[in-house]
Amino acid sequence: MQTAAFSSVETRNVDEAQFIGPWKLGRTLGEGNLAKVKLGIHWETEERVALKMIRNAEMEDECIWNHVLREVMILRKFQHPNILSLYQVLRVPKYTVLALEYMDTDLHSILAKCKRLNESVARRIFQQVVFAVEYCHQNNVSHRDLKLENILLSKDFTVKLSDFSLSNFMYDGTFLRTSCGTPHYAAPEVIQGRYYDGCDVDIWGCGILLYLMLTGEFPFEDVTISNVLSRACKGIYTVPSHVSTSATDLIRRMLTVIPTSRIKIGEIIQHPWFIADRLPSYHLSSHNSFSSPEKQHPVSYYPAELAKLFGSSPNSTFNVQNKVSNPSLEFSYPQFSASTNSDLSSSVETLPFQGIFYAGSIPNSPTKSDTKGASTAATGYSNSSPQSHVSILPTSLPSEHATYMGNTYNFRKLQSPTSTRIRTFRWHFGIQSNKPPRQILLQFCQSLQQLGASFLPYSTEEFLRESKYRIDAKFNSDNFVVYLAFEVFSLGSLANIIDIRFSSNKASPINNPMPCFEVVKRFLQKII
Ligand SMILES: Nc1ncnc2c1ncn2[C@@H]1O[C@H](COP(=O)(O)OP(=O)(O)OP(=O)(O)O)[C@@H](O)[C@H]1O
Repeated sequence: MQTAAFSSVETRNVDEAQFIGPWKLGRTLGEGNLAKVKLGIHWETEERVALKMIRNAEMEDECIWNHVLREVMILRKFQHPNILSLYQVLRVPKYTVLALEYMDTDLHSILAKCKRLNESVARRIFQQVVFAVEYCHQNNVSHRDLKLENILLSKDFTVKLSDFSLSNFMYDGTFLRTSCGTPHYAAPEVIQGRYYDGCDVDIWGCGILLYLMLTGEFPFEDVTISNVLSRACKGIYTVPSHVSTSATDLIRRMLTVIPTSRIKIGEIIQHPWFIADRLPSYHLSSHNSFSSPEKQHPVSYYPAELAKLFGSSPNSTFNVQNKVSNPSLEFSYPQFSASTNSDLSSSVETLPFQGIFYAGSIPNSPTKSDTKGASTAATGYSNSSPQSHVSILPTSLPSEHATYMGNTYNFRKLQSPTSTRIRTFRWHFGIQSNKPPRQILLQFCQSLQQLGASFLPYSTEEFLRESKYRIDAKFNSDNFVVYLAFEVFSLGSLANIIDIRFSSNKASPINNPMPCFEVVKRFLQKII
């Protein structure tokens, strides 16, 4: 009977079918722009999952394909008590299906029921959101779509961050430019189409979330979307008087218009409002150590007030121990397989993601502060783990780089780690300065001159691209010629990014980077 039921998936609309792989389809849990999410119950163990179903027809669209790919790629690598787990990816004729950890509700539904939360409950939720976001940033991923609907909760009040379809990889010194997310949550720098740091944008999102939890309203609300966006860019909002001074201070720091002045994640975690109640014990005991193959679980929270919303008593069955009593799902990815019942799974294809992923694991690399702003990039070709913190981007050209960091880059174009293609050598390094661009350029020119550089004629429009200022310098020695390009990108009134690139010349392509590194090293020693 089960075989027959599953076979029907191949010929009938999946909505009418009973099974996808080992999962019996249940009620609809939610619907987003991209996917319909249904409850899945394991035919044998009765374990519950959320089946996020995306139409294969939509996956034909390269942009959607990339969104799904990114989400899968990130979720399968991440292990954190406050980030949703992905167990399995299945493909049936009409749908690509992500079997995700099942959650009981989301923050949007909770606020719809009780309008706003008291500060202690809001803090418990907020702490977990911030730890999830911190973990993402430590792994060079920005979520970019923090919103109530993406904060899922279980009955024990464990928070899980979900929906990484708009998330993106970040590398120190590099900036994103794709405008994405939801208007009411959008940070000023995203609205203004500036280059932005994904971490700063997520912190703005955290600010909107905290404001929503404490007031039940968006901070930047107006009759039209353009007014909403304009208010956000100007930072025009008020905090109701019932919100405590300490919470108001934290909100104000997160909703600071100038990204470089916005509070950093480490500072949020130390803010008096944030630490007023106990922190989750996993954070205190094993901070940053979620990379082990076995997942760690947070201590359950039982805020009585919120448990009422679920219609359950705080001490009922919803504790972590019960949840993991059948570890087959909790701990088994990627070993967990659809073939629990060979008949059921016979017509389900498990996607060959290894072959088409952007290669390499998400490294546990040092944080921004560890690298003092030095540009770090990851290669799409690396196959070793841990990866080097400094490696080579597929391209260093800003517009192509922006595309690569945005949502239009075709991951499928990246070659597998075994590729033997000879790649042109390119290198890209970024430093940040808050001095005015002209002063930066003057200092650079003086230092370069002292190092024996000659300057090339000012670049044409073709090369100038998006930067405001550029210097092209040439270093000649008996053994080598090095061309360096310095471009200054303004990030607003307070910060400038200076990109340093090797600019090869067709007549003398760079095939040995060492002289270039040597010149840059001498230059940095002079200016820092
Ligand atoms: N693991 C889960 N457990 C329970 N419900 C879930 C789960 N994942 C998603 N949902 C529900 O389904 C809804 C849509 O899911 P999700 O946000 O992942 O879809 P999406 O199409 O990617 O959304 P978006 O419109 O933001 O792109 C969520 O708001 C939530 O209510």
